[in-house]
Amino acid sequence: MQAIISAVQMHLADEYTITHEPVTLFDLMERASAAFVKCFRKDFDDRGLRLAVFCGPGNNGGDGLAIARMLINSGYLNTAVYKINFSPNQSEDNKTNEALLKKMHAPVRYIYKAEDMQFIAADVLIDAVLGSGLNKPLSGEYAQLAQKINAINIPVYAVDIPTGLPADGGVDENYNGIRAQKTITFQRPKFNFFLPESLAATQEFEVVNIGLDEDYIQSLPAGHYLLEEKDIRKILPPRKRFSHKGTYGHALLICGQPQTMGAALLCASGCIHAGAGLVTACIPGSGLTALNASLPEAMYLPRDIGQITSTAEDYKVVAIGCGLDTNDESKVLLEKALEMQTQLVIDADAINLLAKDKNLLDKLPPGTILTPHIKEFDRLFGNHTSWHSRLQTAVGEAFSRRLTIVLKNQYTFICHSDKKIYINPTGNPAMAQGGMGDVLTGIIAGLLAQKLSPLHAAWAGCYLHGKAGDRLARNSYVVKASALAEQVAKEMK
Ligand SMILES: NC(=O)C1=CN([C@@H]2O[C@H](COP(=O)(O)OP(=O)(O)OC[C@H]3O[C@@H](n4cnc5c(N)ncnc54)[C@H](OP(=O)(O)O)[C@@H]3O)[C@@H](O)[C@H]2O)[C@@H](O)CC1
Ligand SMILES: [K+]
Repeated sequence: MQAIISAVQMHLADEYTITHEPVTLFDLMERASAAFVKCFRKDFDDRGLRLAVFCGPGNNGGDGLAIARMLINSGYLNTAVYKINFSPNQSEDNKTNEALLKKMHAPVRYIYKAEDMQFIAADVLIDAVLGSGLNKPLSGEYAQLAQKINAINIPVYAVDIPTGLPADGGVDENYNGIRAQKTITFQRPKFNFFLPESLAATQEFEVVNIGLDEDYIQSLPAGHYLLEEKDIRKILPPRKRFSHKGTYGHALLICGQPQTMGAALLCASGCIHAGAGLVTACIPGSGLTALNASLPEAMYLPRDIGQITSTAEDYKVVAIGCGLDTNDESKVLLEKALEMQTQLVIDADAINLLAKDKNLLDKLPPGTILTPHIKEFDRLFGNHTSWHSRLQTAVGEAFSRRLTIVLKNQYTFICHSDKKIYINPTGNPAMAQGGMGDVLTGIIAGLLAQKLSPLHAAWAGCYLHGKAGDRLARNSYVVKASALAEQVAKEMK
């Protein structure tokens, strides 16, 4: 898994690389710029395009100057360079790159005041004004410049980070920086890119490797990690010879109401396809025919509290909440689940019940997994005005209550009692449809039944769920939750 390091740590990584490799900052800037150009050319291969490269005073601007040189050298002859000279500061490598451009007789126009900026006749703009060196919010000339650039209304490609977006620590709700269509970022995605608010700053991002010392980066203490396929492969339980259904655990799913039986069936399907040895659905009797018809592998347990508790020791895991409602009967079911002394996954209406009665929240056994979406999370832990503050709450609650909180989003954040946030990279907007969360709960329960730890079950559950969705979205505008559940078993192979 990749450590998502802060801007300060990224700076340490470039210093470390320079000290331990025969490479200078200028060389690193060359590598970064060449990597940017290679990526840019994949999207824009028409050499006749008119490009405007805006370069600031620091090393981000230095990259911009080198990028302009490389673009001109590779045939983009309509490249205009705008050098932002709002202050006399200029980094050493910025100076070197400016001199190299001038040596080629490339025209460089200077902007001393935002109001000096004339009409820009360009098809694409490259933003190399400010990068990871941003040390305060944009104001004055820089804020005005950003506004003027945004008003041009042509695609903007940002170098490393859009000007005005901090790399970490949250995104201001009144973001006033440059709005990029795409950001080509160096070595690591920046943590703020994973927050929904960053959409104001960049529609998408792509990471390019610039050869910083990976061992050093991975050794840095990071609070955020990005999951990778190899992490998941390592933890999936092998299907061993001589194993049988008892080997892979028994999951009990307390889900559904007569009018929301689909949620229970989807949860059961996720659980079966994630490999649980046995799955019992505790649903209203009116759902039995549908259960037998759609998932003959699943067993049925009536909604009889006596029967549920008498069989408690049979279950490796209990998942509760999908389509459950928050009525009194559901509350009793949740209370019973909390008393069962087994591994729990709490979703949907079971989370809403915890929000209504905080005494129940205090009774969650350590190791419980909660799988809220944003609204359920805020109902439970209070309203938040930003994702940054929501995540801070999630990390604090996960730590103090010894929980794993799977906060669902385009990039799902898995906040664990180790105080770390694990980011799931898989998944896509074609999956934005009812029932997806129910399937995820079932998958996680299925993995817990197979003895994965809560953290590993959350990692693998989220990753496989998103990966199955990504695969299906290749050929489909929208991905159905029931199809996704079936695909999960294939992704695990
Ligand atoms: N990681 C790597 O290995 C590599 C990184 N590389 C590149 O380096 C970039 C980082 O470069 P960097 O550190 O020079 O900072 P950068 O973003 O150019 O800004 C510094 C200037 O901005 C100014 N300034 C800041 N905030 C401001 C504000 N709000 N309003 C106004 N001014 C403000 C600040 O002025 P000061 O406040 O210090 O007076 C200073 O002049 C990085 O994003 C990547 O592109 C690659 O070249 C090579 C490998
Ligand atoms: K930039």
